[in-house]
Amino acid sequence: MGTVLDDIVAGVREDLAVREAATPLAELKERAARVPGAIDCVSRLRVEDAVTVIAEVKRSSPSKGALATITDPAALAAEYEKGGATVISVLTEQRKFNGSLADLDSVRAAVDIPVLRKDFVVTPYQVWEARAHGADLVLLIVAALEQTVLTSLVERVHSLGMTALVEVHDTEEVVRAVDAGARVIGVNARDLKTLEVDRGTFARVAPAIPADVVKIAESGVRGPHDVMDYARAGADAVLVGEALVTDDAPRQSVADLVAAGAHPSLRAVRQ
Ligand SMILES: O=C(O)c1ccccc1NCC(=O)[C@H](O)[C@H](O)COP(=O)(O)O
Repeated sequence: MGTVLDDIVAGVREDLAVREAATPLAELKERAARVPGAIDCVSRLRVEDAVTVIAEVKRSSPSKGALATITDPAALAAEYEKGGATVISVLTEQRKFNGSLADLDSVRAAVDIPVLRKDFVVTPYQVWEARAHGADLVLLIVAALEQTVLTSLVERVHSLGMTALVEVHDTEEVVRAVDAGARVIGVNARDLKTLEVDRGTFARVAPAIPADVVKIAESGVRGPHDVMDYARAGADAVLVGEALVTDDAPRQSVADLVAAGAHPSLRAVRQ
């Protein structure tokens, strides 16, 4: 039996085959040429004296099932932006996360800040799709990709002006991410085989990430105290989904996370 990740990727490949049959790559490339250029994300994610916040539009997840209905992803993203989010992450995977490229389109049209296509990207076609739908960043999960494929996808993302957020779970995967040319690495606290969240993962793995690479702590942020813990462990940014989509006041919650990330007590540890 395969892992949860294998299962998700198998479903993604089936859905992808349907889209590829409907929209030839040449047409996607024409669309990509018509959308505004991607926003540079590296300089926005790593700022002096603060941890930045990536706020996620996430309806469901394999670990928790349905989280939030989110009938208007654009409105939610606009609230996140007003709260001070640096990037909006949009889950576009359909089967397990109930997301779509239409969600990406709505969010792209609603905000001025960078947008991340959060999916299980395994082919160049999906990278072109991300660009054609206005994404500035694309998630690439090391555990889902052979090294040559990972390297070529990172190159493809960067060649289209976007930024690859390369996700790792351990120090071996950090080596693979760096070898593949990652400029931004996310350490996911959620084990994609067991779905267990271990907030200590970032502190164990981050020291292996080179100083010039942006470090993102992904998953498991429940509130401001977790942002401060990740900041003390060296995170440049945090990626937050569940805690925001299940909150009645997402704008204020993002603002609280942003304030925690800029707390004066963190200055000494971040120098
Ligand atoms: O969220 C899941 O259950 C999940 C399961 C399998 C693969 C990926 C999964 N989540 C994707 C993410 O990385 C999170 O949505 C993101 O880091 C935010 O996490 P959280 O704040 O804990 O919702």
